[in-house]
Amino acid sequence: MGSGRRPFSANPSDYKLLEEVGYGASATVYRAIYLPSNEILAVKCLDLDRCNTNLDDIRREAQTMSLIDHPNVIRAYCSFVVERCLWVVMPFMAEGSCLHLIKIAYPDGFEEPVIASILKETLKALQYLHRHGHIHRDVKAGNILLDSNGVVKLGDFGVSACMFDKGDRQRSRNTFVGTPCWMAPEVLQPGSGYDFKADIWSFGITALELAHGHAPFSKYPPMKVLLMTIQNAPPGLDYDRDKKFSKSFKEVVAMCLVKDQTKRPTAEKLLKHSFFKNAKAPEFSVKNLLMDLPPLWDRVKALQLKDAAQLALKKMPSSEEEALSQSEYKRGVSAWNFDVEDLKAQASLVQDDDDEVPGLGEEDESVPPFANDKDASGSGSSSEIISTDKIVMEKIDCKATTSGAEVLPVEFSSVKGDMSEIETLDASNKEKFDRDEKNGSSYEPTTSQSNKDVMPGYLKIQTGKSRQSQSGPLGPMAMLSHSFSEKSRTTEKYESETQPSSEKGKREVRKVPSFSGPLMLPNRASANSLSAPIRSSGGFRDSLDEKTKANVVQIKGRFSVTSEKVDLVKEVSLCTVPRRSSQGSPLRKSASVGDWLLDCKPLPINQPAKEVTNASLSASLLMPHLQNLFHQTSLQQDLIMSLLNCLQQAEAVDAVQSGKLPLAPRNVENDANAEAAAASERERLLLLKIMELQSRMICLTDELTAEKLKHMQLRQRLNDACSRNDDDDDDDNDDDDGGRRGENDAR
Ligand SMILES: Nc1ncnc2c1ncn2[C@@H]1O[C@H](COP(=O)(O)OP(=O)(O)OP(=O)(O)O)[C@@H](O)[C@H]1O
Repeated sequence: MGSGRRPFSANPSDYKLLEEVGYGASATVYRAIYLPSNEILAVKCLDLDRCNTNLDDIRREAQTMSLIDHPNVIRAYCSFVVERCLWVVMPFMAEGSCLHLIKIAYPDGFEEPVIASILKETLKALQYLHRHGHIHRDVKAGNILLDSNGVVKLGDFGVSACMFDKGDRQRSRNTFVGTPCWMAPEVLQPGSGYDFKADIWSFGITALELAHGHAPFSKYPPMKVLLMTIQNAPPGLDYDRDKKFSKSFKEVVAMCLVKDQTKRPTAEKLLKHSFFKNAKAPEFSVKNLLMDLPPLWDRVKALQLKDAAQLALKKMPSSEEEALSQSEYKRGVSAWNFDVEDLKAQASLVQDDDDEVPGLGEEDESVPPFANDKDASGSGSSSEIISTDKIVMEKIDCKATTSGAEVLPVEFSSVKGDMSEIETLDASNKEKFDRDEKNGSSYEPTTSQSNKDVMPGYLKIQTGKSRQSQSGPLGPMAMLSHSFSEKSRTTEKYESETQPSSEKGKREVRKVPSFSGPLMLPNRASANSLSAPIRSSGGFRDSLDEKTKANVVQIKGRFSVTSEKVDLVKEVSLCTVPRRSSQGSPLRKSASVGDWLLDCKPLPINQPAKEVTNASLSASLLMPHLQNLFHQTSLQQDLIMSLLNCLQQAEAVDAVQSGKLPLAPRNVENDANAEAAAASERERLLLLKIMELQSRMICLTDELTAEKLKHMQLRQRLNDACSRNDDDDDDDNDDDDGGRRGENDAR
């Protein structure tokens, strides 16, 4: 690659986008030609509409990314805004990500020498980033990129990292949807705070991903993964199939996957381990992997087709499964404030899904899934499998103690809004960055270090003055705005030259954010497919309408971040619970509302006053019924709450009786199986009952809303009619007055 710090233009027409070589949750990556020098590059097109509103963060991180100067970290040559997208120009990594490679040719993972080489390079990247006070936060095989010479670089740093956990979490309360496979327990735990050691955990998980071809727990639904990460013993290389791996590799993994973050080694320390000391240079080991493979874009296309085929084959869920999934989803929305105790209690309500989770983990996982970890926090006992593919976490107070502490002076209300100017980078800071790196030891990562501390005064943000889609060059970076039509022209031109129209259509379809959800795919090798966000097996996301999609302000790798305003419960009720007319709704009948609802047909505009009076009578009759409906709904809510409480208590008792408390020895588990099965069956029935009640409640709420609307319409019409009546009376009086006046005149 070696383009050094040569400036690249910020003019999109200088770039010709070629094939699509990757896509993530928020971005599509293209191979591209930089026309002025005919150089091959990668252009990552980040959809700003799907990012959170804080453009400052994106820009600052894009700048940081441009300052990166390490052979194992992808740096941005420049970035600029093209209509609704941020284009990030980077070196092209011709072999794509390790995940690509695994999926296309090594479904069971790589050989140990290859793993050692890849991990060593990744570790060097982490050492560099941590030294400069950055947490990558998304270390995984999908973000380890390879070029045809075997060079390994850690990608997806910066622009994407900033979208997660920046700013004031309390203020910008977001909802995350995603899979936590790579996430450290402390990241998943409420309020515990995390630092760069979270990357070391993810690094350990990535080691297992490279060794097995998939991350631990990747076949489980995200909610389950979250629980397992928190409750179970950490995964490792402990099974028969792992016999082929050396003791030192196992040791490295075990060192990284320690739940207590303070006991995890730094990247620097890990690099001194014999496993890495003896690792071969990637030019030798990794290069062998790449022989006889088709070009990256053909691989990506093949993977897309495979994903699409698997999606098409995925069986539609039964209505029961769908209801359960919806219930899980709603419960997640309403109650997942990262309250782990609550989480455990809730998870215990959900039955195992044998179809989804075949057997215990030896074949797939590195720890017995139901073995509780001794140092797991909390005392919940549930290891039941949660039958939904989604995880929704209202992450309110997750503190990133290193880089997430900075609160921007001003937050942008919308990416759609104006953009602030950013001053040119302070060259002295850049020098500092470089100097630190050369000195090597000048920076020791500490948990209290913030980005602000590390890179003071990089940029000055002027929020008062704004400029639509336009900002000046940024030192090595340049962020300019261009009409998206230019980008379209460039892309389309190429497409029309090279691709049949059906291809373009396919691309359009695939760009729907939730197209290929890893856990939706039946094939484990497809899990985490191209880092796309998760979709529900219950088709939840499928059924979200355009409005919902518009509400998804950010889908980022493991997370979809939706704005707080999204009323997910409502979305569920509107989109996924089959809507029935108030007349024909069996749910309505069973909800004991009776048949009191009036058949309020819309009234014609010029309704005679008499009919309007009848309608107004109906409206006045409606009020008590509405109150009744309210009452019914709240009663049912109470009922559901008490049922949930009962279940939680029963679960706690069961846990104690069956010895599934976290500190209980692992072998007690088998003895308790029969008892647990009975309890599980009882819970399943109760859960179904709750499900039914919740569905009824949703219907009732819908009906109530509809009735309220009708009531308002009736009142409006009544008012109109009344005012019309008054006008008529006035006219009559005027006529009478005129007549009388005429008579008087005649007299
Ligand atoms: N410089 C590059 N050269 C070649 N391929 C790349 C490059 N950068 C990214 N890719 C490919 O594109 C995919 C998506 O890129 P990236 O991970 O940056 O997007 P994202 O939206 O941030 O994804 P994620 O969902 O993982 O966060 C990568 O997994 C990789 O396969």
